[in-house]
Amino acid sequence: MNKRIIGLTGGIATGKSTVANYLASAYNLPILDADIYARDAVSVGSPILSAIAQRYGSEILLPDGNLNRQKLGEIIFHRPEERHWVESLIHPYVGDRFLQEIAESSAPTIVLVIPLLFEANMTNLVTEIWVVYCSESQQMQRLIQRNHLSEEQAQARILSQMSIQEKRTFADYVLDNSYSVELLLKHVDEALKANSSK
Ligand SMILES: CC(C)(COP(=O)(O)OP(=O)(O)OC[C@H]1O[C@@H](n2cnc3c(N)ncnc32)[C@H](O)[C@@H]1O)[C@@H](O)C(=O)NCCC(=O)NCCS
Ligand SMILES: Nc1ncnc2c1ncn2[C@@H]1O[C@H](COP(=O)(O)OP(=O)(O)OP(=O)(O)O)[C@@H](O)[C@H]1O
Repeated sequence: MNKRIIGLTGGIATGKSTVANYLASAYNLPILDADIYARDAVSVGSPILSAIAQRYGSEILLPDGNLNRQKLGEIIFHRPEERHWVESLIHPYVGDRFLQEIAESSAPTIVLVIPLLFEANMTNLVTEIWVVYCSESQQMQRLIQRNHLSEEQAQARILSQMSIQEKRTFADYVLDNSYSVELLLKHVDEALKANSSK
C-alpha cells in the first residue's frame, strides 16, 4: 500500500504546530518537522555551521559555540540574498533527512511539517497538501505575541515567505484557523477522514 504523506504548511505562526500536536496526540501519527532538521543542520561541529561562521564571522556564534539564531535571523530576514545563501546550504540537508526518515518508516500515514513547502520546492515529498490559514492580521498578532517581536521584525519574517493567501490556492485542504482552536481541530478531523491524493 502506498504511504499517505501529508505536507502540513502555512505561514509563520498560522497554527501548524497546533495541528501537528493534535495529529500526534489524538491519532498517534508520526510527525517529521523541517524546523527540527534545520536546527540539526547547524549543530555544533557541522560543516554548515562552519560555513556560516566563515561568512559572518565568529560573532554569529554564542560563547558555547552554538549558532546565535537571533543574529542570523536579523541578517536573513532583512537581506534576501543572504537568506538564499543560507537556504542553499540548509534545504538540501532537510530534504535528505525527510527522504531518509520516510524510507525508514513503516507507518501508513506520516505528517511532514514544512513551513517552506512551496518556497523550498519540497511538494514532491508529499502526497497531499494541507495549508493552515488565518488572516494576515491574525498571523501578525499571534507572531508578535508568541515570539515577543516588534511589528517590524514580525513583518520582515512574514514578508520572507510566500503570502498565506497564495499558499492556500495550492492546498488540497485549507484548515481555517481564523476562529477557535476547537474549530480548527474539527477541520483536521475532516481532512484526515478524506483521502485526497495528488
Ligand atoms: C534564521 C533562523 C536561525 C532563526 O531561528 P529561530 O529560532 O528564530 O526560528 P525557527 O528556526 O524556529 O523558525 C521559525 C519560523 O521562521 C520561518 N522561517 C525560518 N527560516 C525561514 C526562511 N529561510 N524563510 C522564510 N521563513 C523562514 C518559518 O516559518 C519557521 O517555522 C532559522 O529560522 C534558520 O536557520 N532559517 C534558515 C533555514 C530554513 O529555511 N528553515 C526553514 C525550514 S526548512
Ligand atoms: N485559533 C487560535 N486562536 C488564538 N491563538 C491561536 C490559535 N491557533 C494558534 N494560536 C496561537 O498562535 C501561535 C502560533 O501557533 P502555532 O505555534 O501552532 O503556529 P505555527 O504555524 O506552528 O508557527 P511557526 O511557523 O512559527 O512554527 C501560538 O502562540 C498559538 O498558541
